Amino acid sequence: MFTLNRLPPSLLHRSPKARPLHTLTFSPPSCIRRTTRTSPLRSSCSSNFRRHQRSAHTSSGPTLPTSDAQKSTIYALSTPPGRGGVGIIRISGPDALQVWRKMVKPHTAKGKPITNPTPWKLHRCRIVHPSDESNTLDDGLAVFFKGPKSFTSEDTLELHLHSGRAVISAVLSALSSSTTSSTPMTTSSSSAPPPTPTPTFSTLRPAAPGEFTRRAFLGGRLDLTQVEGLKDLIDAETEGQRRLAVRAAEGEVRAQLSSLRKDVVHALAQVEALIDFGEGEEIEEGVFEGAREGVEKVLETVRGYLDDHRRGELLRSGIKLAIFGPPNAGKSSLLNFLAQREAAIVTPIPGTTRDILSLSLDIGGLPVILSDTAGLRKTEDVVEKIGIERARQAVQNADISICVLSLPDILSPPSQSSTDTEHWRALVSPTTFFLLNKSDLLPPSPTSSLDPERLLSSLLPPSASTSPPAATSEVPTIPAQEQSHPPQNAWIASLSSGTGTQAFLNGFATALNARYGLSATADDAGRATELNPVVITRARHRDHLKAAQGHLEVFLEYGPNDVVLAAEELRYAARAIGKVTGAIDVEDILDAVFRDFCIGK
Ligand SMILES: Nc1nc2c(ncn2[C@@H]2O[C@H](COP(=O)(O)OP(=O)(O)OP(=O)(O)O)[C@@H](O)[C@H]2O)c(=O)[nH]1
Ligand SMILES: [Mg+2]
Repeated sequence: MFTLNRLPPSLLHRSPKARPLHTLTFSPPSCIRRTTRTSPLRSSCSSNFRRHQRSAHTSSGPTLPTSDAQKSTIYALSTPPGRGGVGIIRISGPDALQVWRKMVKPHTAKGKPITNPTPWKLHRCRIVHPSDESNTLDDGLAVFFKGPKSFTSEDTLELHLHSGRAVISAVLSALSSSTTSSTPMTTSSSSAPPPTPTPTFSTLRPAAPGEFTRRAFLGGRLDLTQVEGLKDLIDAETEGQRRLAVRAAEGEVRAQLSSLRKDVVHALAQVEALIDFGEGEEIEEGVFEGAREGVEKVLETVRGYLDDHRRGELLRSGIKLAIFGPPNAGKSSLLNFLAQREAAIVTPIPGTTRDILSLSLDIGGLPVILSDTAGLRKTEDVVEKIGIERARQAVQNADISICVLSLPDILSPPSQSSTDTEHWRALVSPTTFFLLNKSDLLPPSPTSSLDPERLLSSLLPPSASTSPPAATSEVPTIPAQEQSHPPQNAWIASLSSGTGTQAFLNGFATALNARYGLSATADDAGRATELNPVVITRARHRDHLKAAQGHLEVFLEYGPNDVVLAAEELRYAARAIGKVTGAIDVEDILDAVFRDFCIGK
């Protein structure tokens, strides 16, 4: 029988920082029937299994060691500096209560000092200097959060002050001066050395960026996905970003990944039981098959998360949208319309735009990085040639594009058309939308009789049809439930007169949300259904989940005779998923995660 000790050294290697996977939480598989008879040999072989059993009752979430930093008390201004109604200074750590006792005094002079504040209750108070109670620094509010029921899981004090530069600065200086010494300086004629001053708050120091949140993570209040969600929530500029961040901060991603990891660990327990006991005598048959089935389900879920059209990442970083088309069609006019200002130069001269002009916009609640490009045509002008090459690259690198065409040009016979179609046609992809512009230049017949899709089908090759895009690994596809009503992706409008522009804007925002948004859609019965849940919002999530996918796939290649190797793949898979949430020791990535936080958060 194999035991883990017989693994090849390469498979036994683990990062020295990684917590051994034996401490993973799992429920013993129900298929295992323990007998009362246990031979001495079995007893030694089953140590792995017993370790799992023990840890099932003790391990819950990250149990990282207490660092020196956690023994100190940190303070910082948690609101933006400058003039404002309220500024909040946060103090977290063992000295928080001491700070309260020294600096928070009842509002009235007659009021009794509150040595033991009622936790989680706002107290109206004077904020005084810790070494001179008569020196009132501000008149405000204070609240004491008793650990572990606080954000950081430590005793935390919040001082709600008037947010004026002088007030904030006075309170911060008072805290800072009390960390070194509160003993007034005296002159002494004796030769004896002066007594070493005792600081009022011995553990107090200014907080580093993101340190309050780091303590919340170390205290088990948040996992890494919630920490990242919190940061994204603070940074959110559009509705889509806010909704994505709230989900992560609330722990939705944590729950999804924890459940996934639990399933992997359950399968691992089954396989390890086989290593310890072997199928047949003490363990029911079909255990390995049971583990396989569990892993297949997990793998399907992981693939679903990975096949998300990069929605989460694009929502965070911005969807790259390139405007392209022939010269003089109205591309820069479209950029100005979307930006609602004269950002780009517009003239009747074909070839006005030479370089890429980019700006960030909120379209339908989604963050979009919009780029105007040079008109595509054959040219001998050196500068224009460079601009056209840049335009091509911008379109190819974009997540989505809008091709602007002049409607009168499309309708005129090829011999009279000023548009050279081959240049822009080469850049049309399944993620291209069309705006047929200058409808005001058509004779006064109802433009509603014109079908933009039909007009385009005569211009575009069949492979670049405007019907819903085919699935490819790179190009986002529209989920099946949306394909029952193909979204519109071509509109007729006049950017000069404004006719049709609102319909274009509404339709385009809807199409954009269908591809990248988090909005609920209705199924055939009219019930609200969510699109695939967005779990991945960062490259690091994708990397770890891809690694997990790889290990799960390798596991499925093994049979019941390779249980040791199979178990090792499951361990790696569980570790990879755990790295996303921080459920294992990931000290090396913590710095990267918390580095971008502001001080006071
Ligand atoms: N009649 C009419 N003219 C328009 C419309 N939209 C834009 N124009 C005009 O068309 C000309 C070209 O517009 P631009 O927005 O500069 O076109 P472009 O595609 O950026 O052109 P290049 O930068 O040269 O590639 C300008 O004179 C615009 O005022 C429209 O809907 N109707
Ligand atoms: Mg232009």
